[in-house]
Amino acid sequence: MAPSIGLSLPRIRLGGRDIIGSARFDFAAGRTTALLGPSGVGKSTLLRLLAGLLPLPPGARLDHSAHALTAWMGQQDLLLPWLDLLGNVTLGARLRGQRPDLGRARALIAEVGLQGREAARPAELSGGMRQRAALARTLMEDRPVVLMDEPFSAVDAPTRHRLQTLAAGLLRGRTVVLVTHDPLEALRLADRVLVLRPAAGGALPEEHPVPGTSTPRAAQDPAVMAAQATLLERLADMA
Ligand SMILES: Nc1ncnc2c1ncn2[C@@H]1O[C@H](COP(=O)(O)OP(=O)(O)OP(=O)(O)O)[C@@H](O)[C@H]1O
Repeated sequence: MAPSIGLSLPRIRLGGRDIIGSARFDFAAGRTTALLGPSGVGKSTLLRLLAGLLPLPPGARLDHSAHALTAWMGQQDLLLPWLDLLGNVTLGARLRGQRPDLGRARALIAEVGLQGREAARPAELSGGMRQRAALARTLMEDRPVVLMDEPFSAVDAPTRHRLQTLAAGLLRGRTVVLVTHDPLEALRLADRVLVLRPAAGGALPEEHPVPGTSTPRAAQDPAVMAAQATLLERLADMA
């Protein structure tokens, strides 16, 4: 069962600037939340705090002690250059001293469209292929909490669309926080859209409605297109 996550933050200051304001963030169990906001507003900082990759400042409280339940997918693919694709996708199990499930690894590699490239090293793959490999590795971990920082930013538009559809299916039932610059990506995948809005004293969360409950939503759905236009306008106002 996927856990919920709650984070109470005091004002976060970095480099002498107020980045995130004093706020409470709740991420419901088994739901996908997209986190948007202008560049530099503090989205990755918030995600790193949730992941335990940044130490919590005094006065902060994270109601989610289970970092062992968390899979992380960042902007960089973090593939190990000396391992082939299959070795990279099964790295987590190997590091834990477990026998990797090669059947599942091969199936995930096929699902992300990299069948036949199992023996390729990262240097032999394109940026988009490496990002797909990183998605397969993240899903291989089969964790109930998945934190993703612009996971599809490096791939071309058709591949991104396909990976979003794939990810929506494979991430269903997990507690997912997805940082993205792309309002359409947020609206296709997320049960909830949260915008970090710049403010004096640090950015604050702003809820945005999503059309309907079932994901992935169709990009051509008029309700999705209208919500995308609204979100784009809101983000442009903040930039
Ligand atoms: N360790 C640090 N020391 C000082 N400043 C930092 C540190 N980490 C982040 N910052 C600053 O905090 C702000 C928020 O950074 P963050 O990466 O969280 O933004 P973001 O919303 O994810 O941006 P982007 O969309 O461009 O990736 C930026 O102004 C950044 O320069």
